[in-house]
Amino acid sequence: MLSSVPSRLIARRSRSLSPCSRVLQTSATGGASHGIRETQAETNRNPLVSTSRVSRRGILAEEAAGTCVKPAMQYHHLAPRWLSNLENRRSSWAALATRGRNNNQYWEESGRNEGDGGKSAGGGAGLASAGVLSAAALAFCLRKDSDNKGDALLEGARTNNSEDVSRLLKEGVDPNHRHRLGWTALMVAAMNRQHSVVKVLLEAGADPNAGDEFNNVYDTSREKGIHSLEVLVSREDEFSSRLSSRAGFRGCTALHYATLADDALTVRMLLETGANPLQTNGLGHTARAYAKEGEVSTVLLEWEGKFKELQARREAEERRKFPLERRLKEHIIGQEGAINTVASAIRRKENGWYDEEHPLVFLFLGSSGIGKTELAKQVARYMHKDIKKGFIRMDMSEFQEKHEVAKFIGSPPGYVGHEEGGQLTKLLKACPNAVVLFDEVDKAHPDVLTIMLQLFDEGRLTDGKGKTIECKDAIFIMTSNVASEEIAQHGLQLRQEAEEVSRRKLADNLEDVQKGDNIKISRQFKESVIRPILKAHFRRDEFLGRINEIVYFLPFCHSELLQLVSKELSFWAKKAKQRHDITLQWDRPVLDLLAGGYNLHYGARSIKHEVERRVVNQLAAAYEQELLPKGCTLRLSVQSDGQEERGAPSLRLEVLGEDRSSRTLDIRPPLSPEH
Ligand SMILES: Nc1ncnc2c1ncn2[C@@H]1O[C@H](COP(=O)(O)OP(=O)(O)OP(=O)(O)O)[C@@H](O)[C@H]1O
Repeated sequence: MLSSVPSRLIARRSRSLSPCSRVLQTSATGGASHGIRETQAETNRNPLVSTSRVSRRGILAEEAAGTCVKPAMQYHHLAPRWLSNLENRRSSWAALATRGRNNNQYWEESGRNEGDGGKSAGGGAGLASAGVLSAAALAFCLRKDSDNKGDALLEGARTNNSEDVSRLLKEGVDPNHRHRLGWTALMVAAMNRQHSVVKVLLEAGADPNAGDEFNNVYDTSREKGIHSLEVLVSREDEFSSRLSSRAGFRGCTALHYATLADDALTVRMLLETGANPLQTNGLGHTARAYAKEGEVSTVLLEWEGKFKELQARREAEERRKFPLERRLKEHIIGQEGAINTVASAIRRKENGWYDEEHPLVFLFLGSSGIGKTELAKQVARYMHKDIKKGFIRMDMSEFQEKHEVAKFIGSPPGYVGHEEGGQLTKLLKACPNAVVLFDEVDKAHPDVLTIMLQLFDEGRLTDGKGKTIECKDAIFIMTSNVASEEIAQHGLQLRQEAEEVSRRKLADNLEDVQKGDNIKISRQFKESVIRPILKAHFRRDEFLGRINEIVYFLPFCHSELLQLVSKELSFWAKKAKQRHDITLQWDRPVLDLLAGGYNLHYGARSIKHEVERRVVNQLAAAYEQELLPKGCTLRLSVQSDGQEERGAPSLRLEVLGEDRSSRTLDIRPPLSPEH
C-alpha cells in the first residue's frame, strides 16, 4: 500500500519529521495511536518559563535532549493513523484534487474501481485507501506548485533570495503577507538569519512588531482544520526546523525569532527600525526571555531601557498636549470644579507626586443625574484601554444588610457561596488597578464600610478564601446624594450672587466681568454645613479622613442646559439620518424652550426626558402617519403665533422640500405634558 504513495512525498515526510524528536519519541515509546494526545498533554505541562535559558531549551528543537528515532521507523508508526484520518476526510481531499486537476491519472483509475460497483472489492478497500492517499499526496504537492506571489516572498525570505524578494515587493506584494499558517516573511528571514532579506523587507515597510498567528502544531492543526502532519511539515520546511513543535509561538515577533536564532545583527536591525523590545508574545514573554547570555541579551536590555524612556516621554508629551481636563470636558458639560479636582489628583498620581502606600479615594457629592457616574466612567476610560475590566461598578444599595458583606468579599470556608467568591474581590483580582465606583455609598451597611476602610487604608483586601489582593494602584470613587439639597441650594445662591455682581459690573462698564457659571463652593460652607452632615451619616471620622478629595457637583446653569439640550438633539438627529435618511435642524429658541424642562432633582435626565417627550414622540407620530418622506429635511422652531398667551409655547415642525418650499406639520402639545 505504501508503494502507492509518491516517493517524493515519503521523502518529504521522513526528512521533515526527523528533527521533531519530541513528537516522535512519544509515539515510539508510548504507541502510535496515543502519540498526538500524549504530546498535547505534555505541551500543557511544558511551560516556557521566564528564565531565558529554560525558555530557549523549551522552544528550540535542536537544544532538546532526546533519543534519535530512525525516520523510516517514525513513518511506519504514524502511517496507519495518518491513513485512517485521511480516509475520514476523503470527500474534502477529493474535491480539492478534482478542482482543476482533471489530468490526474491516478484519481481517474481509483474512480473507475469504484464505478465497478464493487466487483473488484477484494483489493477495493486497499486500492481506495491507496487512491485517497495518493490524491492527498498529489493535492499536497500541487498546492505547493500553485504557490502565489505572497508565498514566493516567504520562500525567498527563507532561502535568502533577496533579489527575488525585492522584485516581488516592487511588483506590489504586501511585505506583511502572511503564510496560511500565520507567520510573515520578516519572521522567516529573522529566524533563518537572512540579513539581506531582513534589510530589504524592513525598507519596504514590513512591520517588525507583527505577531505570529501560528501557535504550535496541534493548536494550529485544530484551528485551521489541517492535518497535524501537514502543519508540522509546513512549519519545518517553510519556516524553520529548529523550533519545537510543541512550544507556543503565538504573538512572537521577528525580534523574538531573531533572538531565538541568537542573531545580534538582525536584532539590531529590527530595533533600529522600531521593533518594540517590551512587546510580549502570547505567553507574556519579551524577546529577552529567550536570549542566551551574551551580545543579544545585552543589546535587548539596553534598548528596553531606551524604549521605556521614550514611551514615558511620549506619554508625558501627549498629556501636555491634551490634558485630562480637556478630555473630560469633551464628554461632560459644566462641573468644571469637579473635573479640575479629579484631574489634578490623577495628574499627581501619574507623575509620582502621591503617597504610593494608599490608593486614591474620592467622594462625589451632588444631586441625581448631574454627571457623577459619567465622570467616573470617563476617568476609567482615560486610565484603561479595556474599559470592561478597568471600570468596576458596585451598587451599594445591594449591601444594606449585615449578611451581605459575604456578597461583597466572599463567604468564609464552610459557608454557602464560599466557592463563588465575592463580587468586588473577583473583579478586583482581574484588574487590581481598576477605577472602582461605589454608587450610593451612604446606603451600605456599616460592616461593609469597615471593609472599605481597610481597603482604602491598606490598599489591600482579603477575600473569603483568605487570599489578599493588592490594589494600591486602584482609584476608588464613592458617590452619594447625602447633602445634595444643601449643595444644590448653595450652588444656586452662589450663581445668583455671581450674576448679580456681573450685572453690576456690566452696568458700571467695569472689566473683569465674572461669568455666572464659574462659581466655587467656599471652604466655610464645606466645613460648617457639609462635614457635619457627612459625620452624622457615616459616624466615623477615620472613614471620612481616608477620602483624598470630596468633589462637589453643582446644578446646571442656563448655558450648560442649552449645551445639554443641543447634545441630546444632536444624538437624535444622528439617529434620524442613519435610520430614516431624515435631516433634523433647529434654532436657538428651541434650545431655550426645551431647557425649560430642567428639574433640579433629576438633572440631565430631565433634559433627556423633555427632548424625548416634546420632540422624539412627535417625530415618531409624524413618521407613523407617513408625513415624513424619506430624505426630507425637518426644521424645528418655536410656535410664536399668539399661543404663548394661552399657555406654554409649543414646537413647530416644518418639512422643507428640495425647492425650498416648506410645509408645516401641526405638532400638538402632548396630551399631558406634565407626565
Ligand atoms: N454634566 C453632564 N454632562 C453630560 N452628560 C451628563 C452630565 N450629567 C449627566 N449627564 C448624562 O445624564 C445621565 C445620568 O448621569 P449620571 O449617571 O452621571 O448621573 P449621576 O450624577 O451619577 O446620578 P445618580 O446619583 O442618580 O446616579 C447620563 O446619561 C449622563 O451622560
